[in-house]
Amino acid sequence: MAIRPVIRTTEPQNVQSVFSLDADSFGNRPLRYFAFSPLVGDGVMTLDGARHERARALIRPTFSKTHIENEEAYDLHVQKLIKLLPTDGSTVDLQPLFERLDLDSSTEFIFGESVQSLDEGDSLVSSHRFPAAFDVAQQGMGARFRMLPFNVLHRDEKFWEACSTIRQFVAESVEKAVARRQDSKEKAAKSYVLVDNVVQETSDKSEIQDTLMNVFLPGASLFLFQAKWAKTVSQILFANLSIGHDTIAILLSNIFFHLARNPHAWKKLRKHLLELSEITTSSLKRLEYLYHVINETLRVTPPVSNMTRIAIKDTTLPLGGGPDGYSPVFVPRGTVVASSFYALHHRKDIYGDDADTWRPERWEELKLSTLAWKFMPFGGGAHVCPGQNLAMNRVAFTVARIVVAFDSIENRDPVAEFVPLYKLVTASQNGVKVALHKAAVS
Ligand code: HEM
Repeated sequence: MAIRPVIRTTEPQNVQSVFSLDADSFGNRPLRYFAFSPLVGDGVMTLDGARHERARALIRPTFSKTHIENEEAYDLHVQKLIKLLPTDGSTVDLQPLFERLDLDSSTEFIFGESVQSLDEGDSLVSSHRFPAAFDVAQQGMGARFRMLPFNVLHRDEKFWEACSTIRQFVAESVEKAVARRQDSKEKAAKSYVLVDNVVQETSDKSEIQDTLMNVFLPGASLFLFQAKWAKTVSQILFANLSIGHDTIAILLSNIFFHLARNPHAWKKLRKHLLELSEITTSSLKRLEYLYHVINETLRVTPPVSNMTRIAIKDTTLPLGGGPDGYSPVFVPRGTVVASSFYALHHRKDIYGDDADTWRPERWEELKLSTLAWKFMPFGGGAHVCPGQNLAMNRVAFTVARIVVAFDSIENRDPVAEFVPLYKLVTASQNGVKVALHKAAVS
């Protein structure tokens, strides 16, 4: 299919049409399949329509509430991270530490085996074969994506070797899960590990491998390219792919970025947290201010700041046509429609004149139920993020643990404003350089 120029829109009505009401006219597969299939095959990331529904059904049980609240296992990773935080007031960049936390916990959640990168002290280079190969595979997928529509010319032996190393790792994790399945079905069904649940749903090993990689890939695109803002069509398209484990790291980083610049918010949050008798996922649910902080960060600095679809048949968007832009606009087959969630979240007609300001208190007035298609951190429609609850629980839990452990936070970055780094997700280009001051009592 010929790929036509991009239509960009931040109209909630258009967003709803593309992602939900007219979703059958739009797809992901023509944009993604060639670039990603060597690694992920067929799964939620690369399928549309009925086949996508089947792929979603395979992962649904794992993301259900009971499976994702295994906070004891997650807490072990958080405690490792807290041990790595300096207590002498020296400067630390939290962003790479959150990336390691996310990598460790998501590999455990998806494959049943953590790569334990937080055990490696200050070294960012993991000796584990999985992250190293994944890095090479990501570079290759990035190249194949950017080469659209000439990507069939892509040749890179290292890319294929890396894909095979990763698929070998995934195949081994599937074999181990199949062996564990000899345990009773009931026991495995309680497991919060994705692979253990998927082996209950299908015995097709290649389908299981594809399923796992399709959950891992969305967030795993760590350091692919570092342009300030995506400028080309392929950069905009590629930004589509960063939606899984790195997203949690970016959200955590962005929260601490804002807290470091708003000490009153840290103080207020800490006061509420210290009133809790214990930190658990369910006790945190009652702490409204924590969720105001998280939602405001998702609004002002959404980790997934842009999303695209390609029209797979001729269709229309409800707004954007005619002399005043209020009539429908024709969208020929092959047109890419890009929606900037960042721009949508900064619309003054929706969020007020101070829409660019990080102010958690605004959520005392705002209601999520009235913001459908206006607040899109986790997307919407059939491809809405299945990891949304998992992400919110983990982020709330991690923030709570760190804020309780430290009395105060101090910004150590001379640049006050958020400089976006477009690395598939929108992260802070300058990291999150802070000093954390140890609490006398925690
Ligand atoms: C703060 C954290 C997260 C954010 C902001 C986020 C955001 C998103 C967004 C915007 C989409 C929609 C993509 C589209 O419409 O094509 C998405 C999809 C997806 N996310 Fe998340 N995500 C997060 C965490 C996670 C986690 C923790 C996982 C899994 C462990 C995950 C797995 C996925 C998968 C598999 C999809 C593809 C779903 C499909 O196409 O059917 N996400 N995410």
